[in-house]
Amino acid sequence: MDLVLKAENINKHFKKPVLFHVLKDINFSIKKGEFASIMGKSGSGKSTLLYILSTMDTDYEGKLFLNEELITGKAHQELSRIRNKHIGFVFQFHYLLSEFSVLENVMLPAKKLAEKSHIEIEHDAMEKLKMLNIDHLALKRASRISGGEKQRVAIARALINNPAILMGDEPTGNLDSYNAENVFQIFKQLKEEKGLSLLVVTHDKDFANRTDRIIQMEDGRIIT
Ligand SMILES: Nc1ncnc2c1ncn2[C@@H]1O[C@H](COP(=O)(O)OP(=O)(O)OP(=O)(O)O)[C@@H](O)[C@H]1O
Repeated sequence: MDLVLKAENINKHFKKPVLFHVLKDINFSIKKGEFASIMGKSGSGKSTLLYILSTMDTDYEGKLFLNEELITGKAHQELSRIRNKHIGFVFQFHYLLSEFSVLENVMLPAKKLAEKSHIEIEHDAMEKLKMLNIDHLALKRASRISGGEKQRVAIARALINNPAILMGDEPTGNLDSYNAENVFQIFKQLKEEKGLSLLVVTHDKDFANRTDRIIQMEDGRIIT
């Protein structure tokens, strides 16, 4: 079976202000080409889980596998490289560098990876912008484009290194319904046309109902 992501007995405790068992025996996996959403009440542990799955948080018990390789326990530098190469992440807020152009923003993660020449990276970035219908914005400053356009640039940036999985923490949370639908359609297209795996935390029922699977969280556990 082609598993892109697998979580095995993940537990997490916050130690302050008081000891708090925030994630309890989390077990699940995401297959290649699967588009899954995580839903649950505020405080149920969705973001905490996503930050562990995306390797940004390493303070947990249990095992995490990416492309069937054990990720847990890897050194910081290697983890950072694995994350940059294999995991794309889209946040509620776009976190673009406002003084940089759209094109430069999209190129940044590939420059950090340093596997390709400047020309190749520029070409790849233009391809991603074309795919998202925002290539005409390439030379604009990131601060001078609309909110919906910024989120599409953030998606292009998340895709620049051709990750195995794209994760999102409320990626449509800041958008109006038109732009939220646009982001959903982009995700669906990435799954259908590129076989990309997607895992998205969302409060939007309409969004979640149209994904392949809803992972429902309650009080730090997965209940479905
Ligand atoms: N750094 C921290 N220290 C202590 N407790 C924390 C910390 N971060 C989060 N929590 C607590 O852990 C629980 C889970 O938080 P988390 O942000 O994962 O929930 P969530 O389901 O994503 O909520 P929301 O939908 O509101 O974003 C909450 O009770 C929260 O208060």
